[in-house]
Amino acid sequence: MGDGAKLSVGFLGLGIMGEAMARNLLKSGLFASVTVWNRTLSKCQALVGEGAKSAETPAAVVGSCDVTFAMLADPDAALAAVFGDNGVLAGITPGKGYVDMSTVDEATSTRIGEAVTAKGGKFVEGPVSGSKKPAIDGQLIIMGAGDKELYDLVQPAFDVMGKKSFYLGSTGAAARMKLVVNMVMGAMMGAFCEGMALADKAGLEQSALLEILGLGAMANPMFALKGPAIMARNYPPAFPLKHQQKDLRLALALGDSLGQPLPVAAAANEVYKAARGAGKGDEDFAAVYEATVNKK
Ligand SMILES: NC(=O)C1=CN([C@@H]2O[C@H](COP(=O)(O)OP(=O)(O)OC[C@H]3O[C@@H](n4cnc5c(N)ncnc54)[C@H](OP(=O)(O)O)[C@@H]3O)[C@@H](O)[C@H]2O)C=CC1
Ligand SMILES: O=CCCC(=O)O
Repeated sequence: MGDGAKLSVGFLGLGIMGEAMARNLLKSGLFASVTVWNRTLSKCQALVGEGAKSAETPAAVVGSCDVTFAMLADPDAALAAVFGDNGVLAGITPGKGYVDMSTVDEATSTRIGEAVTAKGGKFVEGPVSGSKKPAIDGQLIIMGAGDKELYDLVQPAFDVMGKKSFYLGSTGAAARMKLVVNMVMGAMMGAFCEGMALADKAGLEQSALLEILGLGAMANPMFALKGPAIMARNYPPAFPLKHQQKDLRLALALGDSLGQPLPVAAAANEVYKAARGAGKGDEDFAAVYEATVNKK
């Protein structure tokens, strides 16, 4: 690995993000091969049709690749892919790289990193900012931490998947940074939805609120992107609400462990929990609006 020959790369997890990211690796032509795996194996078919290989287990992917990337739902999924039967660990041999780009907490990432390195492998965590469209466009923002040699080795892959990557230090730093970023995002979206609900109740046009917000210091792409979906009350998933609530839960646990008060995020988390409880978990996180609307 790293001797100038093209790397063979693997990808575990072909959800909203993973499929687009793996497709960009494949389309780049930079890699000797791209081998994919997904728990629901049928989801590999589209990429296989475009030239990827597929394998039946994470171990088989890792066994046949120099470096394997993963983009999995949550800590349970990330741990299952590594420690489960025929998981990543069963395929790791000295020198192989594993790059987990899922949004998880530091404890999960550390446990995975220690297990991979105990078998002679190298580990990087690489959670991302940016949603479905930036994933398709190769415009993600990648937060990396862990083995610096592996981070440098996979820079071309990060350049294909993202517009900028940051090396933040030892394993755990990127997991923590990603949770802070998504805590801010979740709270912002909660406040925005309350504003949209209040505007409506107060007899104001939500489109006018959007325009006014967009012209001032609070202008941001998220309000501009999600505002129309909220007005239409239609939330096709780009970032599923269940993942945003997971990220708030993990950020609050980080705050707890450090004694950092997070009252705004805690309140936002309750609204996402209510939306999740109302069956909105698989819709886009903008569906948190539905939990802010007073139905009376
Ligand atoms: N969507 C977004 O905008 C963004 C998401 N993220 C993060 O990226 C990760 C993936 O997100 P996204 O693609 O949206 O999620 P999806 O829900 O679309 O995909 C989740 C993936 O995880 C797999 N999975 C779930 N549970 C398990 C398990 N127990 N064992 C093995 N595989 C499992 C799913 O497999 P199967 O198909 O079989 O269900 C699927 O491949 C999450 O951590 C999310 O927080 C980060 C930035 C943006
Ligand atoms: O974790 C998801 C982040 C979504 C985004 O950055 O738009």
